[in-house]
Amino acid sequence: MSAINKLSVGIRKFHTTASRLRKYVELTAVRYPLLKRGNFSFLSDRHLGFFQSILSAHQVLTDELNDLSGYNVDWMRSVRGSSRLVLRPKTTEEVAAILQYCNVQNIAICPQGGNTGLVGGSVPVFDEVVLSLELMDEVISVDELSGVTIVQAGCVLEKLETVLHLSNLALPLDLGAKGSCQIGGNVATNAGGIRLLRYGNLHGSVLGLTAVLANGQIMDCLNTNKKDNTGYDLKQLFIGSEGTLGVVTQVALQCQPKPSSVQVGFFGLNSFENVLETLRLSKRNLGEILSSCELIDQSSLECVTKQLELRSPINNFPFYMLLETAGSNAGHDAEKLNSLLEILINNGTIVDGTLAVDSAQAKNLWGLRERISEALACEGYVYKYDVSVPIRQFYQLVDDIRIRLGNLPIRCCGYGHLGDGNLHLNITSHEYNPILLNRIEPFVYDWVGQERGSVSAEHGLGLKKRDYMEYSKSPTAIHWMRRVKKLFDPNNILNPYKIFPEQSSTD
Ligand SMILES: O=C(O)CC[C@@H](O)C(=O)O
Ligand SMILES: [Zn+2]
Repeated sequence: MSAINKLSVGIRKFHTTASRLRKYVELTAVRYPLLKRGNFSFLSDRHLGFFQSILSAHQVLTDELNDLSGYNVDWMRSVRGSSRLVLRPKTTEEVAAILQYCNVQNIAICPQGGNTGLVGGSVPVFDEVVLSLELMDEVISVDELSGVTIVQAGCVLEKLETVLHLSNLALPLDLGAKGSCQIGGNVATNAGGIRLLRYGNLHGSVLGLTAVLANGQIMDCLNTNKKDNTGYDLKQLFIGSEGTLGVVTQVALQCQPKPSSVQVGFFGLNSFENVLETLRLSKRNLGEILSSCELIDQSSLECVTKQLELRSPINNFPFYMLLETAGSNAGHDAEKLNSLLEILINNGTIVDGTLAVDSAQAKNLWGLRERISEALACEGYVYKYDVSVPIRQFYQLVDDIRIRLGNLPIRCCGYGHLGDGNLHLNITSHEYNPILLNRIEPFVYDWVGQERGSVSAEHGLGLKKRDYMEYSKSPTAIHWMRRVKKLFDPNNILNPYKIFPEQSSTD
């Protein structure tokens, strides 16, 4: 093993690099010319007067230049709406009063958390009123004994993590955007992240939630029991609904004991067969202390080191893997990892690598993985695919698309949550190029559909992926999803233009 190089740059929060991102932003309605504004009311002085009567001045933002721009543009700076009003309620009751009014007055709403989404789900498309949860950021209760934590939806994930650590608890999810994303947005998008392999997804970790329905009714599903089989589990509908069925205002989470021993290793491998073998043996030998198993290909590592000036301790491998263990007995965990590495190194599966000796090094190694997305956004236009595929075929799609794109001057990166079968395929070109797009799509979606994968593993459908739902859902499933939407939001005021493809006359 080579010794770890001293990595100089720490992890920055997602939003701090926004100024380095390309300046390409135009109104969503211009980018998507076929989109039609729904038949919603326009904002009038009367409407504004109502909102000002129920909220205080700092909760109602209308200054386009100084206040609204950040709420109108997504993190990727590729989707921009033209909302003229941002409402920032502080309580579930205020959310209820807003929705009740909007439903009666036919005003469209775009619920927004930390606005770190990657599919244009959290920004308005036209002039929807933005309902920001950012002032609802309180941690309501933490119970170390049961691990149950109740939190308001606008609480930033990193803040929640810090509070939990004081009680020796840990969140069941973690993601690169944790410095900005909010737990309500995580729940609304069923965010996956880097520890899903260990703790499963939010459908399992969310014990309960409060949601405000489109008509202003407050639906109290704030269950805190681990077991509750009293009929339909309605909260599940809101997890991953992307703000289209209701606005989540409070969440009860099952948290986990904070692991006292964490090990992070970064390894270089010469073939994808060796990557699969490393995953197989890691699962078998590490068992439940395996908390992350991430893949980074050469192109991704080149991008993150170049664009963000990070240093990698090892270079020039076609594949890199980041393995993490999280347990409660440092000696035992180290023994397990070392004996695994001995096998993998002795039989040539892993060629080189490094183990972090402290948390600063672990953080730097994680930066090489977690900041790829940020680095890609510095390169130009990003064609972004977040797919679930059978693990054996994880890298096949990247190979196939490279062959299909031939010698074009592009970067094609494959990385992601290998342990979960979640590939992030990203292709960048200097400028947006529709001819290139036609070479990539629908090829990627057809490929994933044929493998019975998912065209959105963890980022959701939002606006950008809504036309591809049919590659992963049957017509019958889509029909019933539309029925559910109609039932909860008959006037379609909640995040219109998201998730569902535009309805055709035959639907
Ligand atoms: O930008 C992407 O493609 C992935 C973002 C995120 O899900 C990650 O795993 O880093
Ligand atoms: Zn991811």
